[in-house]
This record gives sequence, C-alpha cells and structure tokens, in this order.
Amino acid sequence: MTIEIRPVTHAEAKDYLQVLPWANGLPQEEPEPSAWYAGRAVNPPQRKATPEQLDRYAAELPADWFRPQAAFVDGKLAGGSAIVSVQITLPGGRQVPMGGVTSTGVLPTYRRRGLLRKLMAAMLDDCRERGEFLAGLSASEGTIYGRYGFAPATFQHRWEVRRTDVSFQTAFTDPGQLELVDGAVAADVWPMLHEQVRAVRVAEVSPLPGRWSGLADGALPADGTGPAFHLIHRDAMGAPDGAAIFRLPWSPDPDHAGELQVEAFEALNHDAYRALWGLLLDFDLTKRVVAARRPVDEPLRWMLTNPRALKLTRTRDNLWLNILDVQRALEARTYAATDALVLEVDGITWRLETDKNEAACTAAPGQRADVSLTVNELGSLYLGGVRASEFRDAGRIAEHTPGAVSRLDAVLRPDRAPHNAVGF
Ligand SMILES: CC(=O)SCCNC(=O)CCNC(=O)[C@H](O)C(C)(C)COP(=O)(O)OP(=O)(O)OC[C@H]1O[C@@H](n2cnc3c(N)ncnc32)[C@H](O)[C@@H]1OP(=O)(O)O
Repeated sequence: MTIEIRPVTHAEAKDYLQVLPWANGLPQEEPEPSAWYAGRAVNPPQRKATPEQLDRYAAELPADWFRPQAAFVDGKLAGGSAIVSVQITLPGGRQVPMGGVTSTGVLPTYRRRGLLRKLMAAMLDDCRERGEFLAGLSASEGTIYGRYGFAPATFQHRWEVRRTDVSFQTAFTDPGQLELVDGAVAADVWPMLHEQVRAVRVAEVSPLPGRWSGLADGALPADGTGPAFHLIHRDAMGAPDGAAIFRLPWSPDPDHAGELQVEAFEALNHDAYRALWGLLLDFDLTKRVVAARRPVDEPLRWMLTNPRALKLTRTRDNLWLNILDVQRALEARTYAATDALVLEVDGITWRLETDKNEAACTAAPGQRADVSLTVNELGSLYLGGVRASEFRDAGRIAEHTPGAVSRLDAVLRPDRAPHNAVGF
C-alpha cells in the first residue's frame, strides 16, 4: 500500500469533495440547523451532495484561504482535510492568523490506516511554514484530536426558557428601536456587527468569505425549520447595534410546537441586548425560546427575576486549540496580572513574564519549573476557557512551587469567558 499526501489539483476537486463527510452523505455529528434544538421530529439529514452542488463546490475550491490536502492510497483518493486561513482574537485584542482544520474525512474502507495522522502532519507543517502559531478545529468526536496537540478551549451552551417563566428584574425603556428587516438588510448588518464584536471578544474568529451572503436570498431550508426572521436593533442615532436571526418552525408534535429558535444573536451594548431578548422571550403565540451556541457566561440569566427560568440543556466544547509555537503564542496575548512563572511544557522550560500590556517568554533551560504541563493543557488554558486549578486537581498539571497554579490562573484570567459565535 503506497500512501501519498498532497494538495489536490483542479481536476481532482470533485473526487476530493466526495470523500468529505458533508458531501458524501455520511452521518454528521451536528446536522444543521434543526438538530441543535433537539426536536424529536428531526432526524439528522444525510443527503449526498447533488452533482450541481459538487460542481459549485469544486469551482469554489481554488480560493487562497482554503488549503486542501488529500490522501491517495495506491493512487485512489481516499481521504481529505483542509486548513482555512482565519484570524482569532486573543486576550488583549490582537487578531492573529490561525490555521483552521476543517472538512476532514477518510472513506470508511480506508480508516485506521494512518491517513488522518499523515494529513494532519502535512497540514500542521504548512501552518508552521506560514508562521501560524495556532491551529484550531471543532471536533466531531472527543477522542480523535488530542493526540495531535488539540484541546478544548471554548465552550458553548444551549438553553431554553418558558415564556411564562420570564420576568425581568428591572424595567427597561429602550432608547433605540427594534425592527424586523428582510435578509438583504440583515446581510449588511451582520458583517458590521461581527467585526465590532470580534475586535473585543476573546476567541472570536473571522468569518469565512461568503459567510453572510446566504442571508440575502432568503432561501427556505429543506428540513422544515421554517423561514428565518431577521430582527435588528438600532441605537438612538439609528445605527444598528444588535441583531438576531430566529425561526418559528411548525411541528406536529405538541411538545415542540410554539418554539422560537434563536439561530444567531449579537448585541454591542446592554440596551440592544436587553431590547432584543425582551422581544424574543415574549413573542406572542410561542411557548418557549431555545437558543444554541450561546456563551457559557450568558448575562441574561442574571437579568431574570428567576435565574432558574433559564435552563441549560446542553454544554459542549466548541473551538479546540493547538499551540504550535509556545513562545510566540505566550507573547502574543496580554495577561491579567504582573508575575513571572517558569512553565515546563512537554519537557521544555520557559520563563513567562507578564503584565497587563505585554509579555516576554524566554527559553529557560535548567531553571526549576513552577508548573509542568503539556501542550494540550496549555491549549485549553490559553484563552482562559479552563482554569489551571481544574487540571491540577485532575492530576494533569504538576505544581512544583506551592501557589504557582493559582498565580497562573490569576495571570490567565479573562474578563469574560472566551467565545466564538463563528466557526469554520
Ligand atoms: C475537524 C473536523 O473536520 S471534524 C470531522 C472529522 N470527520 C469525521 O468524523 C468523519 C468520520 N470519520 C472519519 O472520516 C475518520 O475516521 C477520521 C478522519 C476521523 C480518522 O481518519 P483515519 O485515517 O481513520 O485516522 P488514522 O488512522 O490516521 O488514526 C490516527 C489515530 O486516531 C485514532 N482515531 C481515528 N479515528 C478515531 C475515532 N473516530 N475515534 C477514536 N480514535 C480515532 C486512531 O485509532 C489512531 O490512533 P493511534 O494514534 O493510537 O494509532
């Protein structure tokens, strides 16, 4: 068996696409969008891409931000994956390039022969050559990607609220106004909102080209989730400062009828946040609101008279991060406190000096480490989504200097939990 790993040529684009899970109709972990809401009536869609879709995808493939790799076994295309060039926002606000691993699949008859291992090696080498010191992905299964250095770094919640349980702690008079708009207006508003959000939100990712273009055509999804409604909020000067996309799917199942499903939600300030949720949580003829992909530190809970009214129905990891260059990664972000710690990462010792504006990370061979960890724990800690003390108590971080883990947590601590509303 000869295995060759290389980028695909234009002529191979359709063969490449057909090994990918989303194009060849094999089960997907998260069918989009309806299974997010756990509707019993909805089965995972398992449709093969049509020839027309494959033609269209193949024509889109040669984009410079899409960097595909394929695995050929004895000349047959048997597996593929790709890196997309994106940017991620770090604590302190720097937006740095990240290699986003996506569209990974090996034909079932060629699995467990090391194709993904070889694909991943090629893709991570490519990232390093381009100077990307971070790689990221969202994982189909939790057991696959740790071996390559990836670790869960951001998390998201799905929650639901019964309309009758909602009352807000404080009265609110909106200084701006809400407006239902068509998809073409929403397609203008969303990119502008997202740019402002990702300038300040740790872990937010730049959108792939075309991310918002589908909003304008208003196409109905084939899975019965109903049309998307677009709600925007304008501030007192008329400038958009928040938006939501929601659906009101019909269901024959009384348990799922009357459900308002929030597909996307962004607000730049408290007024927009309060006004948008105020309308969505009290929408006539609905019984319940369900929102997926929400930040783990959703402020809404604390705005309700009864904080239990907001029920978490799911927590999941979202972005998995792989630190490809420890020194550059640790110097690229800012920290919440001034300190100096010696970290041993996979046997290599680094001295990290932090303050609120900048950091220095220097090789420290021979110095006694304060804590020892691997690149996996560092990936989870890097954006502040997991605390070092959790890993210490799980037996995965060794603390050599008493108190060093608490100091590490103090320097890494973010203002808000890292969150990426946009994936890739
Ligand atoms: C980022 C994304 O794109 S997520 C989407 C990922 N794609 C899918 O889940 C689609 C269905 N699955 C597949 O196509 C394949 O099983 C893949 C791509 C996940 C793995 O491809 P393979 O070529 O079989 O993986 P490969 O043989 O290189 O395995 C490497 C290692 O991962 C392990 N591994 C591979 N797949 C899995 C899995 N699903 N669960 C647990 N371990 C796995 C192998 O046992 C092997 O372990 P080792 O390092 O101890 O030897």
